[in-house]
Amino acid sequence: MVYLTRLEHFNAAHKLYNPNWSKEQNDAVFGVCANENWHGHNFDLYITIKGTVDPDTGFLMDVKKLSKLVQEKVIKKVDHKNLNLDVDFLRGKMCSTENLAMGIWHELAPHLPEHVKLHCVKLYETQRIYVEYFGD
Ligand SMILES: Nc1nc2c(c(=O)[nH]1)N=C([C@H](O)[C@H](O)COP(=O)(O)OP(=O)(O)OP(=O)(O)O)CN2
Repeated sequence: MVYLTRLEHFNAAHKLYNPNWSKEQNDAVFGVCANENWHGHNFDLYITIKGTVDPDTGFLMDVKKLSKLVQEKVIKKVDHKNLNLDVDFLRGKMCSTENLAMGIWHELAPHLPEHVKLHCVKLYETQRIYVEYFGD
């Protein structure tokens, strides 16, 4: 088994806001990330796939093709977008890094070639905050 990782990048705006709560409760739980405080992040997205190497190419998968797939299925949907308002796979969910990483997994996994499995979605929201998701 070999693991291959591709780093992609996007930036997006969001706020942490639960519409079922009062302004005060949102403030208390989410602090500066809540209510009218829209803000942006430069996200780094590490996509790791796993499988066996094709002896003819030496590749698990051509990483340029992996990058194109991630661009098409994920980056196009989130880059320069408002995560709370614009992204279909986050609709009705809180725009946390956890939910974003899980959403990205479900957007991408069904589109990988059959011989390749998604191993990890690692998403940095800031240099100091990241989430790793390994599937259900
Ligand atoms: N479990 C989670 N906790 C928090 C999340 C999250 O997605 N999951 N997100 C946030 C905010 O989005 C917040 O904007 C994080 O950014 P920031 O405060 O800039 O983060 P840093 O800790 O890296 O920056 P400092 O300058 O060190 O505070 C909050 N919590």
